[in-house]
Amino acid sequence: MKPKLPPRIAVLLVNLGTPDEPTAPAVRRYLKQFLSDPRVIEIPKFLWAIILNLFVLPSRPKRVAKAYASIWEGDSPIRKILKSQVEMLEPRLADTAAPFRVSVHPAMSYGNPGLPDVMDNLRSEGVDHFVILPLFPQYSASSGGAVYDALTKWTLKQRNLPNYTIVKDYFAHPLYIQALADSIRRFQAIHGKPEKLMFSFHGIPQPYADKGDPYPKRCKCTAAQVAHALGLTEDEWIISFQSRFGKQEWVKPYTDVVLEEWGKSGVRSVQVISPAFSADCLETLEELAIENRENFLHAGGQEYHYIPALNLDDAHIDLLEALSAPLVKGWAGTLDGWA
Ligand SMILES: C=CC1=C(C)c2cc3[nH]c(cc4nc(cc5[nH]c(cc1n2)c(C)c5CCC(=O)O)C(CCC(=O)O)=C4C)c(C)c3C=C
Ligand SMILES: [Fe+2]
Ligand SMILES: [Fe+2]
Repeated sequence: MKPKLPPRIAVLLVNLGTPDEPTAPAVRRYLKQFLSDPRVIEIPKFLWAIILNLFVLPSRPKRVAKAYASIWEGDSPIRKILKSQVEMLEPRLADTAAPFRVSVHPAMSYGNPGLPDVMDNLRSEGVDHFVILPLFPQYSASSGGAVYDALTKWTLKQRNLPNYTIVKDYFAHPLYIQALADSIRRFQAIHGKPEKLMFSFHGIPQPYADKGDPYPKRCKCTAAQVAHALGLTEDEWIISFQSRFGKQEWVKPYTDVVLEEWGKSGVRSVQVISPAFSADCLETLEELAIENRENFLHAGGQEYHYIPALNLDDAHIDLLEALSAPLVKGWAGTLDGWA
């Protein structure tokens, strides 16, 4: 009999998703999948299907495709960065569970590479142990919750289930706070200190928070810890929320409104960081770095800088390693090698 290969452990880095190309048909496909998820849109299914198909999908993709085209780098930045994060993390984990083989893979909740396809492929290659790390530092039902759902839906179709562990989030992990504080310090060593530092998080609708989504509290905790690490006083920083979609009220204060008020009231210089994004994407490269910059300068502001996401910073990969390595080792401890 041929000796068996040692068991494989796969780590999946999961981000939100993105279209395949910056064209209206590709954006329509992506938005249809994303915005049909009841975790993302909590309007009754039938009513939302009408709004989505009659009002959102006929017009929004064309406009959003243009925005994607303005930031596209041969691929969508969020997918490009995710793949590089995977490449940087894999060698760090390769030897953590010898003789078991450890590999790292990209996956996304919507679009490609989709989480169920990634799980299918790895299962067919013999992977029996998964560590799932959603790259949403602050859990929300609409982001991390959707990853739990995708996994659950996938498991419903399997007879021989694998082992898996999922990391809920890491909004106050010391290495995350330190990585953010260090990236701000590095940025300010080049560009100087602004009058105001803005922590602009992707928002969620206010009713989601009212029903118990812990996301806004987690964002406040992250921002307060980073501000404390930097020794900022209360009037030197603010937390705000961006990326509003639809007509309902979202969590406040709104990033664009604050920037406009600041511009009008004589605030001269602003730096904006967006800690909810583990990779730069449409919401940072276009909405923050271009749109909101114009809003602030137009309202009277003088200097506006966007501080990049943690992306491929070594300190970020250290954090991803610290989050995943103990879980990889944990699985290795439960295996009996070649059996
Ligand atoms: C009700 C709608 C939305 C909720 C709730 C929501 C939560 C949420 N989203 C992210 C992260 C990302 N969102 C991105 C884009 C994006 N988000 C929404 C809507 C909601 N998001 C839309 C419609 C879009 C697409 C662009 C548009 O049409 O305006 C992205 C960028 C993806 C990319 O391709 O670059 C990210 C990342 C989080 C973390 C979150 C909950 C906290
Ligand atoms: Fe979003
Ligand atoms: Fe946006």
